[in-house]
Amino acid sequence: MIQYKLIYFDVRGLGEVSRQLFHLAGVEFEDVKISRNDEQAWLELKKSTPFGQLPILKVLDTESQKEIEIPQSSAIGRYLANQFGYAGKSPEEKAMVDAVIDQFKDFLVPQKQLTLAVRTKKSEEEVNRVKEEIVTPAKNEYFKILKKLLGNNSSGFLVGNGITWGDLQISDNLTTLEGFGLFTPLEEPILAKFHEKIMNTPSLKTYFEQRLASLL
Ligand SMILES: N[C@@H](CCC(=O)N[C@@H](CS)C(=O)NCC(=O)O)C(=O)O
Repeated sequence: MIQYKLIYFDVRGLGEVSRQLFHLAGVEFEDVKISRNDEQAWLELKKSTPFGQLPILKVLDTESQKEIEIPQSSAIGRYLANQFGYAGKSPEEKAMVDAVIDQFKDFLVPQKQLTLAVRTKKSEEEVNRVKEEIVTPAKNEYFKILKKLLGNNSSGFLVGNGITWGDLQISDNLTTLEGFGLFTPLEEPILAKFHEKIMNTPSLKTYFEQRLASLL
């Protein structure tokens, strides 16, 4: 038997897509959430993590007692998506799903500046400057790409005709952008329809409904 333990902070961030993959697949896992406010606990744990950061996924084979620890959110997401059948149905689909993830990671670079400005309680003026000058231009290009993918695919998913971890990642990011006031469903009907579709995925609906509002 395989036992999974996902360790991340008590936020959605880079751990959320892996959590969603477990719920989507109906596979049990231990969802360890390290408090963002408990710096001491994190610094202690940090020493024993493979690359010094979270998330990490521990995979234990209970028969052989062999355990592996996987660092890096995309490596974890890709591993779980492959294990559970949400990585794409062919090598070509898998490559396109990876391209979607890479595009998201590119966008994360400017988006992180906004997250940092908010977390470090910069002035409203500074937060708005980062939003307008850094994040919005990058977001416009990113949205163009997403709309092109959705426009070329009648299934309503970004790649192929079934849900993949690429859909989960982009939908989760739209939730984040909506929170920042950078995604307004009424102004982006194509992306809004996609977001709605993923949020209404039957095996994920309960998880989304029960997810703590604090899991920002
Ligand atoms: N490229 C890594 C980035 C991981 C990362 O930045 N983790 C942050 C949390 S989102 C972290 O562990 N911060 C605490 C630290 O670096 O001490 C990934 O995708 O997993």
